Amino acid sequence: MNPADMFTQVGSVIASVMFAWAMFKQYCPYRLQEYFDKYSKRAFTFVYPYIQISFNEFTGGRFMRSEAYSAIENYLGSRSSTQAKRLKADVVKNSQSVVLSMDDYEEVDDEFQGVKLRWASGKHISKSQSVSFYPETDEKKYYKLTFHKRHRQLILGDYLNHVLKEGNEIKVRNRQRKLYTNSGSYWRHVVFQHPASFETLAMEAERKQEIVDDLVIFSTAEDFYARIGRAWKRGYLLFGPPGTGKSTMIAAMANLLNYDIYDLELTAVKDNTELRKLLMETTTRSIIVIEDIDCSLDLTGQRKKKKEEEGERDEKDPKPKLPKEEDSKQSQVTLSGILNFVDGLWSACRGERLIVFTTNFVEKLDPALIRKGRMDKHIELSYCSFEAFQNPGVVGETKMTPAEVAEHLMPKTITGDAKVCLESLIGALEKAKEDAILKAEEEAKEKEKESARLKAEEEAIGERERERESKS
Ligand SMILES: Nc1ncnc2c1ncn2[C@@H]1O[C@H](COP(=O)(O)OP(=O)(O)OP(=O)(O)O)[C@@H](O)[C@H]1O
Ligand SMILES: [Mg+2]
Repeated sequence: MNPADMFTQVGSVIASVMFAWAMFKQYCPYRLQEYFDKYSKRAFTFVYPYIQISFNEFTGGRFMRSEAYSAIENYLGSRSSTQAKRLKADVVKNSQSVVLSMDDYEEVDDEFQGVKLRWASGKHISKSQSVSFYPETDEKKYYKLTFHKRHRQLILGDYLNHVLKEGNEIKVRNRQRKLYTNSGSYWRHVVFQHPASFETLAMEAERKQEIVDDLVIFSTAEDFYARIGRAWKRGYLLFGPPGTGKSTMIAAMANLLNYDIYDLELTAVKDNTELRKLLMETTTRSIIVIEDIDCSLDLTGQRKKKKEEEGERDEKDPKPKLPKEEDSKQSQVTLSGILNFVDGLWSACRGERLIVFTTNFVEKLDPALIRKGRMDKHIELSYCSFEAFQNPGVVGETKMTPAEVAEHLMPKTITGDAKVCLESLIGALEKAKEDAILKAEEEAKEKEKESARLKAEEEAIGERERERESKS
């Protein structure tokens, strides 16, 4: 047979096989296909001497990104940059370095103690059932490890531990801190770059050191928490008037410990179930922040009557954070939901986490929420004090928040003349002091007037009684 005829014949055989296969897929009942798949795979593994392990990106449905998957991704990053032809690039660390990882359907070889193995990346794509012009596809990525079955012990033990350990180390090295915020039931993130640090935070040196020590001890106390059987978590309650540095302190904490921040907006959380889901998705080494907790939720309303609470808020809170309409469509997250999350869920989540609540009015919070053990450390941030200011001459009894001080110290001219700033600050302090004196004088005058009025009233009553007595 000449080669041309042979090619024609082979070609027609291939075409027939493909046609038969397509027919089989099209018309063969689904169950039969499944059986066929199953038994063909079994027959294949019977003669195939290699073991394959898949590491899926998501575990538990779409709930959590698998830690193993991301460790493997990092581990393979450095290897794939020399072997794979198609790579994915991601920019990290202050937008300065590029980290490469392998693209889908690439393969990379690795060697461990003389044993050769192969990693491959892939994805399962399943189309959603909805009828639409743009059907949503659900991608499930995975890494597949292939090795000879005689190395089973070594690979499943030492090698996988080695991969996870090295992958996690690379992750820490390339780590870029993130600021997460919840929109609906998902977290979205941006790169977290905030210049705040404990050095620049105005506060009494002693208290500041105490907080820094507390944080550092917490972050290195894994063994201690394991030994005493407690979840590795710590709660902080930051309270004080607006502009006294609560948010700044959270940023300083994240910078000190190199943690991510999860800024939880409770008003956007529908109910307790959604809250639980969001919290389960938080990663280790993170700070979970709920700002202005007194305004985010009707926490106190669980135990008091709503009306009383409203009245109280109007008189005490000069700057309510939520408009009234928003109150009406408030989320259904309850105090007990929050308490469960602080106590119950923490214990189930592995890894270190800080939870920080901030509030302007600590007395508004339910005592159950802030008792020791839930919020371990209560930190009051207040007006610039003698120590924080280090300038006793002018401060006196004036109440000035660090935010106001910072505003006066901002450069006022292009040349950044420090004298102008200081003069502005001193002027403001003096004015604040004068105002305080005037206010005190006015108050004293009011008091005097009031006591004179009371005295006159008393005298009038006495006079009337004397008259009555003399008449009788
Ligand atoms: N203790 C402080 N040390 C240094 N800067 C501060 C301090 N407190 C406030 N500031 C400055 O004041 C500004 C406002 O502070 P911040 O947002 O931290 O206040 P806050 O207590 O969170 O207020 P709010 O209760 O309104 O949220 C920031 O720009 C910060 O730089
Ligand atoms: Mg704030």
